[in-house]
Amino acid sequence: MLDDPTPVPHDPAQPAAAPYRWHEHRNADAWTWASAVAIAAELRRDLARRPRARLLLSGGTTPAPVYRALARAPLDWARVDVALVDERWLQPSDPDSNAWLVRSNLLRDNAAMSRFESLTRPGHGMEEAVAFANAHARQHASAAVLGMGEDGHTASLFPGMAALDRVLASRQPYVAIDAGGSPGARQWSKRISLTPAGLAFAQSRFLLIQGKAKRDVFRQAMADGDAKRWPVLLAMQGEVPLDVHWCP
Ligand SMILES: O=C1O[C@H](COP(=O)(O)O)[C@@H](O)[C@H](O)[C@H]1O
Repeated sequence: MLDDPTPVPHDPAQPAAAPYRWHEHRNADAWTWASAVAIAAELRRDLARRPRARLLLSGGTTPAPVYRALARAPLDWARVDVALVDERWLQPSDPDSNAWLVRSNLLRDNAAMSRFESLTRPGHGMEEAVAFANAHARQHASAAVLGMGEDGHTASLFPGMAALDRVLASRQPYVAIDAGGSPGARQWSKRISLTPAGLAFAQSRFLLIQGKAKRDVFRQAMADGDAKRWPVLLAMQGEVPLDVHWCP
């Protein structure tokens, strides 16, 4: 349930002043509930002092159980705006879209009352979709929930991507992405992604990862320090610490 014990930060590889906090959970259930509790706490905090809260969510294969747990949190969801960190160039009705994942797993139970902004909509081209997203994105967000691929990508920022320099320097919160040639993007090379400038609007950041391979990738990224090789490091730019929730 949502009052599951708070995880104990623990990672022997973590230096004392690291820009991240490592939360290690014994199994997927503990990981699920602890992550959901932590995200709900950020929303609750904002709902107590602002008219609305804003939640930025990733897609992929990892976060679904956390979203289902979060959907049961007793919050005033009618005052929560839910938006995406990134999207494949797919319509929200496509089961491979990140919008589909969020709709099926978060927009249910108590969270069915929240307001969802998809990044793609029928009849709207890429430029229009990005402009629409940017018109809404320059505002405080309570939390950004990020994932990481085994290639070190986060959001839709892939290592070795052709225009990565331009994306990293962009002042726009969202940009169109062409990740052709990046194996981690799989068949969805056309995408829309939050940029580091967009991520800066989030007052808290969560990275949800599972498995030894992703833990090793994260450690390798930290040891190497090159954000172009390991875009997950971009989640640690700025003042806001990154809360990494991991389980085997
Ligand atoms: O393609 C994407 O991948 C990442 C990581 O996904 P996972 O399947 O390894 O959990 C995800 O965070 C991102 O939103 C998605 O578009």
